[in-house]
Amino acid sequence: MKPIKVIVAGPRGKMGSAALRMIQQSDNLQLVGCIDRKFDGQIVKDLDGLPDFEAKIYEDPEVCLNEVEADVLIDLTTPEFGYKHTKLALENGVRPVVGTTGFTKEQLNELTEMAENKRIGAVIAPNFAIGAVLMMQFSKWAAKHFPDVEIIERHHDQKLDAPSGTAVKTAELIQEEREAKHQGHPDEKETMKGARGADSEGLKIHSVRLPGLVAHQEVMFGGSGETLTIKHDSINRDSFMTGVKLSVERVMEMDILAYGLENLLD
Ligand SMILES: NC(=O)c1ccc[n+]([C@@H]2O[C@H](COP(=O)([O-])OP(=O)(O)OC[C@H]3O[C@@H](n4cnc5c(N)ncnc54)[C@H](O)[C@@H]3O)[C@@H](O)[C@H]2O)c1
Ligand SMILES: O=C(O)C1=N[C@H](C(=O)O)CCC1
Repeated sequence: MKPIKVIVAGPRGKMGSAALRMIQQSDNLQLVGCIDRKFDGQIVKDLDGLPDFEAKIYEDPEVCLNEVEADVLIDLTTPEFGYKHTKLALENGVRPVVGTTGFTKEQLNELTEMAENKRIGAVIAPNFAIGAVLMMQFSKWAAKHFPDVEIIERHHDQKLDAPSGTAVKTAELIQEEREAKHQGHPDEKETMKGARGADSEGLKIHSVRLPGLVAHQEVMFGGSGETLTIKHDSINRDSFMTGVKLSVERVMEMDILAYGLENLLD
């Protein structure tokens, strides 16, 4: 079997470097290039702390996609550049596997349409951890029985987007089961702005950012005389790599964009 040829955008980041280690440990994946905002023309193995790969680094994603023959682009960068890279990959016939969060609904719709028109596989997963996908699915199920729900997501303090992609996706899944519903007292007033969190069709989302955290979420449901809390913790970035690898393998057989890893799981 020929290995799947992969470009990684964001190779020096927390997730990108974990993805490089995952590729190094996989016998069916081959790193063929990297996109970084620095170190144009350098070789991955010559950069401090990165694994022993001969692949070249490109600052210009267009040059990378023109020069390098690749099957898949893994993007783990920032919302602004992640969107640009995903679009460019689709335009160049390279399947994007995107972990970068913070895309708008309009951007997601546009990318979904592009993949469909070009009949090319793509995966955009707000959370690649299997446990997080189960937490979201269990929450969707619970919302059928408990329409009163709030989300508390906690992440490290270097995160750019709030609420997290996982919290946004969880709210969307819950909204497939429940009608929009104002929660709390009808006359409730915030005496300090933001005290009740962000509002998604009445569902409140609270974002905590602190050093020491990785990625955590609690979905709290309240009913008559009882509460139910569904909780997931990623305690390190290896938690995401099973999902990244699975997506790279599965995207090779797909011809549409999947938003969420649950679409790839049995
Ligand atoms: N889907 C998931 O399971 C999951 C898990 C963790 C993080 N994330 C998301 O992945 C993204 C990266 O997270 P992180 O913790 O690794 O962040 P990070 O800040 O550690 O890494 C981001 C990297 O992107 C690079 N970068 C920035 N602009 C770039 C550009 N124009 N071209 C190429 N590279 C560029 C930076 O140099 C940096 O190395 C974030 O959007 C985060 O929310 C998703
Ligand atoms: O570290 C991050 O940033 C993470 N972002 C994702 C999100 O926004 O949901 C998933 C978990 C880690």
